[in-house]
Amino acid sequence: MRILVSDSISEKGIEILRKEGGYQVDVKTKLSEDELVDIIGDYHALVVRSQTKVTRRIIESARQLKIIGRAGVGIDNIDVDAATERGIVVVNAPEGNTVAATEHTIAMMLALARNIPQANQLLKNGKWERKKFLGVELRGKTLGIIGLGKIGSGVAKRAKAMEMKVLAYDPFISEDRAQRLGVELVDFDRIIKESDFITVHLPLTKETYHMISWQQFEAMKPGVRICNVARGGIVDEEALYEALKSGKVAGAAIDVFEQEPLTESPLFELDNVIVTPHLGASTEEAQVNVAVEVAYDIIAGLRGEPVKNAVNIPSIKPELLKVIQPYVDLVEKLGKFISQVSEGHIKQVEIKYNGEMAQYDVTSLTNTFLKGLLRPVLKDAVNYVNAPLIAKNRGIKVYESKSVELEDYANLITVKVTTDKCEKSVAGTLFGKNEPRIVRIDGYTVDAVPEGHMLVIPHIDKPRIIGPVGNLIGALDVNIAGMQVGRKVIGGKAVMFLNIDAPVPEETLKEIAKIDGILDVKYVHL
Ligand SMILES: NC(=O)c1ccc[n+]([C@@H]2O[C@H](COP(=O)([O-])OP(=O)(O)OC[C@H]3O[C@@H](n4cnc5c(N)ncnc54)[C@H](O)[C@@H]3O)[C@@H](O)[C@H]2O)c1
Ligand SMILES: O=C(O)[C@H](O)COP(=O)(O)O
Repeated sequence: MRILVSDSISEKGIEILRKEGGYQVDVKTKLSEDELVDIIGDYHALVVRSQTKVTRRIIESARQLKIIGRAGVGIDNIDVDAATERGIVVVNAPEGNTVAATEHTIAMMLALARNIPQANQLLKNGKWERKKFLGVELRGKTLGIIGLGKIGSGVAKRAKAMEMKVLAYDPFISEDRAQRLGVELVDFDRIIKESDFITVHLPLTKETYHMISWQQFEAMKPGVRICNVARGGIVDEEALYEALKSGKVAGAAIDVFEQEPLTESPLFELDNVIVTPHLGASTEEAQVNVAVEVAYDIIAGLRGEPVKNAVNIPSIKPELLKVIQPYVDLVEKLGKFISQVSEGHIKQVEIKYNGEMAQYDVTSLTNTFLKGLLRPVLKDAVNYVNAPLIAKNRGIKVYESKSVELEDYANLITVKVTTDKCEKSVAGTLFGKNEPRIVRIDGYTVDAVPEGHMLVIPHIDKPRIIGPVGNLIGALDVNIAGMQVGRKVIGGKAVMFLNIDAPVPEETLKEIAKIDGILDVKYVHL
């Protein structure tokens, strides 16, 4: 397996990929999109920071790519939708650089308040200038934080220590959490109107693009100072420039830009602007943290093991993994099984978890079930990353439900498929040493091993059914390894489940279907 690292990351991460993963790692930075398109087909994993733009074109040229690792937080440089469609896992390192970005924000705020970069530059140019650089104190000032996530919270804590009044706007954060941070949770307008300093700590999305623009600058307090250590594009650079020029905004500290790298900008010409070239995460510690974190997820992803920080599939914490891991094989088999016994176009699937496992997040199991369901038709084009998306695109409604109530077993997973022609349900559980068993087919109780070649034969419960079926299979010289019959009432409908040692040709299936009392015959291969 080959890994391409296309932005510079800490050697520690590369060492882990080479030594612990045993992979060939090529570090090739500053590649153009065309260059990446040319070489990406040779790689199984790609590691980037924010500089490489992982476009749809690159992703569509990546024949063997299984995982993209972002050694950092922001994934706005990766076309995650394109990756998901192709079944490529995207992972990031969401916490490794939080402190670095938090401290950089505080450093920028202090530097802005006290004109440190400007004074430094002048003195080094031989000018002892004191009058020009009259700063302001942070103590007693109102700081407005937009986005109270990991970095926003870190900034809040430090700002409180500097005796600032902290307001925050984040519709996804609870009042309780804000209170614990000593922060007043307010609406966006209040932040804009009342703050002396405004700092943004949000992802760049359609909603946050130009969230601070002409109208917001207009509504701000005169003399406000702005910090952006999150993402270029959240603050409208053109509107900011005008607000700075007009004096409405007293200063701005900017680490990130709409276009990067950027070496020329009208903003750079203003004395009241201080800038850094996207250095928020650039500490020794943060770079080691993110590279190591992403390296381990890349190894896990390439080995087909659950990853910790997936962006486009549910991440599985180790404690959850212990609970659900044994069921992964079972749900995939249930998916493949029910897909092969159902006829027609699938409209709806239901998956129900009964028992202890209902307490846990089982999304990854549901995705694995969907992968199993779609696999017989779509083969390798479907995996557990793109299965939910493919199901959605095909108009399949997916319902997941959980109940801690026991249904005969400590844990039971029941799947039901509704097509335009039929409705099928199958339930499975684990026996002994985590051995998958199908225990119900369309409501009939069985104890069937979902493995290899199988025949599922609904029939009328009456004599001279099992014998003729056995004869036809025997005539093929195919061994019957196991047989189960499930029935509800004597003489009513029943289902026969056979484990056989080899496939059964279509003609024999037709012969079996002709036996008096046989209602249907399905050959299933897992
Ligand atoms: N400059 C750098 O080098 C650097 C370093 C690290 C992170 N970052 C960037 O900082 C940003 C924040 O990172 P984080 O780790 O704190 O992320 P986070 O996910 O922990 O926090 C983001 C917060 O934004 C909130 N949010 C999302 N949309 C919102 C909206 N429309 N309005 C208000 N709040 C909204 C979320 O609820 C969340 O609490 C990201 O864009 C990340 O890429 C930059
Ligand atoms: O989102 C992030 O993690 C930061 O913006 C850091 O980006 P970088 O890895 O390119 O420094």
